[in-house]
Amino acid sequence: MSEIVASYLLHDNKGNFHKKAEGIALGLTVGSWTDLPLLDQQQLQKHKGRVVSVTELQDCERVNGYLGGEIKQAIVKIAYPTANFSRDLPAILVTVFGKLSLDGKVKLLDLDFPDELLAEFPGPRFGIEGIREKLGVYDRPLVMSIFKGVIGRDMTYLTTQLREQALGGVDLVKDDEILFDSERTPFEARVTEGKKVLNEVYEKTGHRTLYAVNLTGRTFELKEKARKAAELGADALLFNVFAYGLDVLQALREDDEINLPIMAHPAVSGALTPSEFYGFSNSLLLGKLLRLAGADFSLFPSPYGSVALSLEDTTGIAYELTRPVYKYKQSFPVPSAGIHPGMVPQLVKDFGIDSIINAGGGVHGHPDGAIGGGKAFRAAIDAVLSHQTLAEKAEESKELQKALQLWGTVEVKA
Ligand SMILES: CCCC(=O)/C(O)=C/OP(=O)(O)O
Ligand SMILES: [Mg+2]
Repeated sequence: MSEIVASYLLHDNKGNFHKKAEGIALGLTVGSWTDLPLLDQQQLQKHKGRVVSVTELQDCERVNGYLGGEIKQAIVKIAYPTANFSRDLPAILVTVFGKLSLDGKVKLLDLDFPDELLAEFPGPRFGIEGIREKLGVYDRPLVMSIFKGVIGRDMTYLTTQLREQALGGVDLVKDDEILFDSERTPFEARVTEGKKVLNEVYEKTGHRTLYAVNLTGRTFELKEKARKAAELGADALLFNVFAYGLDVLQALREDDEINLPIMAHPAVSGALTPSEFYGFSNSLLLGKLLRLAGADFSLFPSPYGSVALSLEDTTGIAYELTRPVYKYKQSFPVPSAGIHPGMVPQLVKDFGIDSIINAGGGVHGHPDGAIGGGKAFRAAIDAVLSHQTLAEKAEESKELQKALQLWGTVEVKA
């Protein structure tokens, strides 16, 4: 009997975790057990949830202080028969964390899928390898920049900003997640005009930049819009997954008429992950589940910028995006938010070559504008790869020098 195993962080002021775990295993499956007639028990055995393990944690004064009293914590693993649910993420999430998510201090830390269930999910269509092939760049972290201040502007403003970002040498440009379809910068125009600009830059410089256009609008219009974008020659789609749902991401990924890289933005996920006592772990939500549903890129707050996540959380996300799982391609980890060139050595140390360094303000805020900002990031990456310090490299790159003067250098922690 195949099972999906959920790992939870549970809390209880008396530490009755075995009883609590059994209650969850039954409550989220067959409901009750001991008072069932033997025949019912035999019939329902294949649907009964099972407590796999209960590991009580050391008392933690910080947690007790925070919660205002003596509280016990335990990591509890519970197995749910895959016979209980249809092979889709909504059914799985409701099974393992539907009603339970409403039941006080419970955090869903991980889900361990059996291979026969993983086979039902697509994983990334392009993955790290496919994105690198589209760019012809294999030996360094990629750099992505973000449109800024485009809301309310027109296509001339947008295409000018796109050109400058590409001339700065960034590998990708993404719409800001808050740029929605509008008369001034319509979705289809952003695709066609953007393509024109990036082809011009390629002809002029030989540098290829991909543009991830934000796919927005009502859920049941998304597929048609995405197919149209593909028809118009879009490079990639940015998608606010958690405003829609993981299953919508999967539907876009599985549509062969779309056939575009999908960049998952973490917007709204902050309503689901930050608490250490409730919600989802970041590694599960922004790592494992986004990859399984088909994201080629997963953006997440880095440990160093604005809205920062912990190093443990971010390396956990990157691990789930890239570790060998089933037949899935790897998804690109994209540390983001408040990033500037002085952070590049630390980011490369944390996330390695197969990552994308993503910046909006850290590009556009450069004294020489987006062109200078992009060049500063590329110089910083070159420095890391050639084992130079940023200060040494700044002697060769005035753009990097200006960036370091403005934002400083994040000293690499051992
Ligand atoms: C976590 C996503 C980051 C993002 O969407 C964004 O716009 C970042 O902008 P900056 O913080 O780099 O200016
Ligand atoms: Mg943004």
